[in-house]
Amino acid sequence: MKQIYFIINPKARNGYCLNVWKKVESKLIDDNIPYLAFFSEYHGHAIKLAAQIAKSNNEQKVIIAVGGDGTINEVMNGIVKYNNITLGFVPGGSGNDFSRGFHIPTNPEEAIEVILRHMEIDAPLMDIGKVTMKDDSEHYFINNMGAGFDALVSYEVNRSKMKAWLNKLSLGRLVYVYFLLKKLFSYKCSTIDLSIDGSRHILEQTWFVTVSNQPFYGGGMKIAPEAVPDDGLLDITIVHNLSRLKLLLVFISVFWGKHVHFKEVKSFRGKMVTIQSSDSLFVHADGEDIGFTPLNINVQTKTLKVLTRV
Ligand SMILES: Nc1ncnc2c1ncn2[C@@H]1O[C@H](COP(=O)(O)OP(=O)(O)OP(=O)(O)O)[C@@H](O)[C@H]1O
Repeated sequence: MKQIYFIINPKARNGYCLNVWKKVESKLIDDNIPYLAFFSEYHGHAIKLAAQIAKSNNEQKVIIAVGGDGTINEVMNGIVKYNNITLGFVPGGSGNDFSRGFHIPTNPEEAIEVILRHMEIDAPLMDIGKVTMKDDSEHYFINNMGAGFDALVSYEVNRSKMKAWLNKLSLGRLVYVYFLLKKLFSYKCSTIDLSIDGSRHILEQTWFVTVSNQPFYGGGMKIAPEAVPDDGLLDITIVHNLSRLKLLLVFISVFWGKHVHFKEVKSFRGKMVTIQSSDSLFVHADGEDIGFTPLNINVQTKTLKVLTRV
């Protein structure tokens, strides 16, 4: 049996993740399953923990992230250079788009059961996206990345104190709506110069560009309804040339994936994307702030072993 490691974010969903971990832990104890558990102590710590586990020896291991999309993003960034790791996820965060996109149950006991059941069979290889910034630093994403208005909203949310108390009331997602409305009336749209597999698209008055590996985004919005995480392609969505009020209409329709029918929403597919913009835009990867445009994105086809039901 492969050695199982858990990396738990005790702060995910304002500490609720620890309750999730307790449920997982008691299942492991009941079933006599040996494991090692590590807790992330600060932002970025899970990257280091995951890399240390991966490089300690060449044996095949399973690392299971327990937290939200930020936690899985960190663990994935820690293991991406090693080929002896299979990645698993128990949802314990407020967003959990990874579990939606990779068909992992939201219930932690069910999630761990699926993971344990799939552990001894060869996990399927999934695509991931690699973002290369202007200073050549690299960041990987498994769900999506975005530049523009959505990344600004995510930047504000990540720094807000309001998120903690809304999470306590299980209303964590409202904080996104709050900052969306707050920034909506002051945001200045930009001209985007986008290159997708060598084809150039100049898009004026752009609100945001997202590049997706799987359909879900921002805690359940179906931003890229057709995205498939192992097809070797990234799905690109651009929202541009529309009024602030119509943006709200598009925002509501995203929950059902119906935004793609608006003429102001453009969809593309590709393997290599370059984003340049008239203004420097905020950028996120899986909801984590990573810097500003310009940047390049490449799909890394079937790169990561993931315990999933996809
Ligand atoms: N011990 C810690 N103290 C503070 N922050 C931490 C700690 N461990 C991890 N983090 C950070 O917590 C952030 C949020 O993690 P994660 O996304 O998993 O949880 P979340 O509550 O679901 O948040 P989100 O709503 O962004 O999905 C990440 O940026 C991560 O780096």
